[in-house]
Amino acid sequence: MADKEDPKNGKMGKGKSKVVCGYPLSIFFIVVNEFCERFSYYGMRAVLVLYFKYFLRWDDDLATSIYHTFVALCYLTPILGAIVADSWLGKFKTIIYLSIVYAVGQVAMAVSAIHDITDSDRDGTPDSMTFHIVLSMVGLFLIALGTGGIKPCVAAFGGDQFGEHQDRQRRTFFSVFYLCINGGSLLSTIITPVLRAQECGIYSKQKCYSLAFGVPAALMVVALVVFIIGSGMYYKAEPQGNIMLDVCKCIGVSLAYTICINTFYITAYQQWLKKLLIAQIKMVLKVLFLYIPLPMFWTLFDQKGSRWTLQATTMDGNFGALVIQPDQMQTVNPILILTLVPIMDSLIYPLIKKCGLNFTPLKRMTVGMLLAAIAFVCAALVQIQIDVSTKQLLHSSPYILSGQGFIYFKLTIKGKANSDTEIVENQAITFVGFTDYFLVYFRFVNGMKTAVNVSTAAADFGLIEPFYYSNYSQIKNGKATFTLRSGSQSCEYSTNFGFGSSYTFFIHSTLVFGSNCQDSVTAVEDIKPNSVHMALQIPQYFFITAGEVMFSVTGLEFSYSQAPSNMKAVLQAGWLFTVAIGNFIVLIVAELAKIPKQWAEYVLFASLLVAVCVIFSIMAYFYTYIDPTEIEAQFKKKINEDDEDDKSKPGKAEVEMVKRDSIKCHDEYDKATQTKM
Ligand SMILES: CC(C)C[C@H](NC(=O)[C@@H](N)Cc1ccccc1)C(=O)O
Repeated sequence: MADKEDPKNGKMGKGKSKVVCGYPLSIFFIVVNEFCERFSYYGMRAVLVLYFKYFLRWDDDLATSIYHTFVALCYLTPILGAIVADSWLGKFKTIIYLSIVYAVGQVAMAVSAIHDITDSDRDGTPDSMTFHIVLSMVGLFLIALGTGGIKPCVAAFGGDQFGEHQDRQRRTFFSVFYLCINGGSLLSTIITPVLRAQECGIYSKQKCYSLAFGVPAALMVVALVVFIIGSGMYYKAEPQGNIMLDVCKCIGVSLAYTICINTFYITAYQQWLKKLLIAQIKMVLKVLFLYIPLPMFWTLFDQKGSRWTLQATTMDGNFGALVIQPDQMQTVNPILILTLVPIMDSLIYPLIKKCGLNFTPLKRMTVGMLLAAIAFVCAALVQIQIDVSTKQLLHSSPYILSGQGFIYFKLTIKGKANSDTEIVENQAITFVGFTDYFLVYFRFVNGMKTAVNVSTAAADFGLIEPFYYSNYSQIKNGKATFTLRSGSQSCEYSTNFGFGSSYTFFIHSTLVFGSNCQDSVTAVEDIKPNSVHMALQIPQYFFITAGEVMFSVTGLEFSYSQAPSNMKAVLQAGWLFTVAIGNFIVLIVAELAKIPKQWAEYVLFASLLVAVCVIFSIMAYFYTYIDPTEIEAQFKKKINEDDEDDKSKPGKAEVEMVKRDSIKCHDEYDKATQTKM
């Protein structure tokens, strides 16, 4: 496809877009669209599990399964979007239509989270949960269809805006595109949890999930509007037909041959297919073959959201002025992306080039895999640190308490208190999965002959009978002041709760109300506070993100540049399919390999990726980079020459006629096969 750039002033790019600093202006609308769309997607995803758990009242297992199924679906639907774009609607129309589907899905999610809709008795809880569940599932399905469907099209459509000789600009575009993904996701993962924490409602005030879903819905509408505004400037490649469908057509025509077409036309059609189609199929298959080992990278990469977040729940998130939630650690990834992509593009890669090294895309991807493996080794080292500190805790843990002369007490400790814990009958604290990192557990044992009431400024924990103990209660970590009261007399006891800690407070029989009761209460650590700091996770985040920059940003561009013109979106979908497979591997390995030691599981994943990386580097060594546009042009030229040389073969016009006839023939073939059925 010829570039429409004006050779004199260079003001026009491909399509009708103006050129600014060597870049078509049209890509501005595409990157803004991507920013808003990723804000919408990641913003909604950030609060989804909590919506399942606290609004729809699902248990952890159901919430987690539906969440992962949704994410996997989002990376499977790109295939659908790509086929529609490449073979039928074209990328532009596919993006518009599927964005509408996407926005409708987001709105459905926002509406499904309005509790007042079905709260006829106005008690603050929805009366018909079925309505909310059905609407949210429909919403999620539409979102998966929309976000996945447009994903391969937007990236490929952006790439289409560049001319044949704008390789450098196109590479920069893919980097900027990636920056926008991460800028949008970073902002939304910070903002939507804040929106969710607000209280809203008409009849009763509840956590505002409708706002947390409503803002991403609005951003999706903005994404669509921005994309439409740029409409007049885009270069819109016509859908050229999808190779897969063409191959099927080819078989169909061969079968229909006996019914409706003469030998001359079939021979010409086969000539056309043999040369152009088979060359294109070869290009695609070569790249797809190379993709086989890639899911392993995503298997490690996507554990940031699961294993690494769980690891963070056993760590200390106190950063002085800032207290970080375990799931907030994930924002380190987009923050590092925003820093590392410009550094790599403007410093590291040019420096490597200056040293005379040819750092090809496949070499970059190999290094990216190795960096991800290093990240998992770091995660294993951090895990060993955590395990050592937990071991110390188990040895020093007060399983049997005496000493006060009046009570014997036994505790069974099974997990960290900063996790979503279950207090079972034998007073064990059992780990279930984290919900609120800021909450810690405590209870009081009353050694006095009178009943004692325990309260704080915010809550009353009730009356504890003489020589009895209270149930565990939750309180925010940090400093807490308890008021102990007996009749009209009271005193205050202050203490500090570290992250993940749990305490039993023994009220001495010698306590005198009205005086300082600080010395008359003994605090015993049931569970020690987390002692390994969350900052220790930063190296693993650094390596996985550096790996992502080398692997994912490069892979995105590689998938575009190595695809034949009629398979750009399909190869993008193939690339995203590796993400879906990677996610399935996480689910399978988590189920099958029940490795008791978490650090050993991290080492296993790192070793697997190194092994896969060796295989990939061998495959990459034998891969020859191609320029599909040049091959296609040369090939078409050759066909024309052959046709002119050999008068027995059909000319250009005849080939066109063959194509038309083959379509007619398809209809005949369809009719024939339908009547048979
Ligand atoms: C997995 C996708 C192919 C790539 C891309 N994702 C990212 O760029 C992530 N770094 C974004 C992110 C943001 C917040 C928390 C974790 C990850 C995408 O979404 O297109």
